[in-house]
Amino acid sequence: MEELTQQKCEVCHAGAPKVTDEEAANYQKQVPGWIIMEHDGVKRLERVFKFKDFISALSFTQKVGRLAEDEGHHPALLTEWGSVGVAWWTHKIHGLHRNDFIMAAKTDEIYKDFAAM
Ligand SMILES: C[C@H](O)[C@H](O)[C@H]1CNC2=NC(N)=NC(=O)C2=N1
Repeated sequence: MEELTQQKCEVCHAGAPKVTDEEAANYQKQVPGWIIMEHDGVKRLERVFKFKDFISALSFTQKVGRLAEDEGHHPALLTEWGSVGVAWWTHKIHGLHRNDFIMAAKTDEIYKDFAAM
């Protein structure tokens, strides 16, 4: 399977297919730090990233926000002192699309610059 970090999000439309359980399990091998949670029947990829302070958390938030704008695919973000909660799902299909796994993998890439801090 191609590396998720090397892929670009496709423009999502209402009829786009959700990932199957098998596809999700396969993609999750590339983003092991993420869990699939269901909220009001909508599956989401979620992960909490830890930071040494608020400024670092804010900087990470900005970078993820820029990524989202570049890809046209946006997360839910909860920025707090020392942590940022990130959730990816595709609003248009009320569930998980390959785009969400691509974005989770690219979010992990951004975190690599902070994890060493
Ligand atoms: C018009 C705009 O591109 C669309 O509404 C995009 C924006 N960002 C998005 N982000 C996410 N996570 N899901 C979407 O369905 C979505 N749609």
